[in-house]
Amino acid sequence: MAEAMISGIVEAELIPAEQIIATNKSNEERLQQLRNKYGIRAMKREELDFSSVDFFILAMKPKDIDEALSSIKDKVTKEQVILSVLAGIPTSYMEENLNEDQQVIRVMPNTSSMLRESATALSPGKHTSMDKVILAKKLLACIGEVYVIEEDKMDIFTGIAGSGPAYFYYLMEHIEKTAKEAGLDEETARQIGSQTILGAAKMMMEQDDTPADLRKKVTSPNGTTAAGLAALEKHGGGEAISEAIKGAAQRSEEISANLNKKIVTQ
Ligand SMILES: NC(=O)C1=CN([C@@H]2O[C@H](COP(=O)(O)OP(=O)(O)OC[C@H]3O[C@@H](n4cnc5c(N)ncnc54)[C@H](O)[C@@H]3O)[C@@H](O)[C@H]2O)C=CC1
Ligand SMILES: O=C(O)[C@@H]1CCC=N1
Repeated sequence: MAEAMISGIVEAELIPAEQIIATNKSNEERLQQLRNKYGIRAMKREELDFSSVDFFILAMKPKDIDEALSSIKDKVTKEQVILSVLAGIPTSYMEENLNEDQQVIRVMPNTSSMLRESATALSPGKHTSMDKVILAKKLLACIGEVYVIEEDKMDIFTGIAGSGPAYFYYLMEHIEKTAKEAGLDEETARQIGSQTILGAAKMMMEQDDTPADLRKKVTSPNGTTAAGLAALEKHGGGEAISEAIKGAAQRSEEISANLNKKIVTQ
């Protein structure tokens, strides 16, 4: 996820690449790759001059949050902002485990950040100034659209947008499989499927019609779409989509609930 964000931020040219610094736990080879590919600076955590940083973006797995927070706690000041993209980690947890009054922002991007097409949510913590929220929003706008949401909506947002790209990739895998069975080659099927998804997404974004209106316009009485939709419904298509979103949102809630019990496993 961190690389997708780096890619989008560098591409946007809002800040010079050399002002972006990446660190990881110990993988020097990975840091070298990031340096070469994006022209950013990348260094071991021990080499980082904390005082030179305005925004820290935490992008480790949720299970590594405690170690990460304790390793930065005594090095960050109140003026600096800690952004976290970790699923299920509430701002209150970061505040409790950092210094009093620390400015924190919970963020949920998705991997389309790579192409500056993320749908990203942010929720500020209780000590975060409006100036910093505006700055964070500007930074995140480099990777796509940004939505400031109430933190209690972050789990459902994660279910829709953070995890969402995977549902479309899964859909595409099935489109390809079915097309292949009917004799189309995979590459052609991928292009046709992707263009169809892109066209439908643009219609929803650029037309005033609701998705239901748009669906009805495709569906001729007793035609092919009606047959396709009937099969989708018969096989639980609509319910499957709802359950996927709810499943991801519940997992996000579960990560939060397990934090205080210290049993985060992801
Ligand atoms: N993959 C995705 O589509 C999305 C992921 N996220 C969140 O992003 C986070 C990372 O996910 P991935 O990129 O998929 O995982 P990943 O395992 O590929 O990357 C995690 C990185 O964090 C590094 N790391 C661990 N502890 C560290 C520390 N204390 N200091 C510096 N670096 C440290 C690891 O070396 C590793 O490079 C997760 O918390 C996830 O919830 C959020 C939105 C979307
Ligand atoms: O699967 C995950 O937990 C992360 C968070 C959202 C997308 N990927």
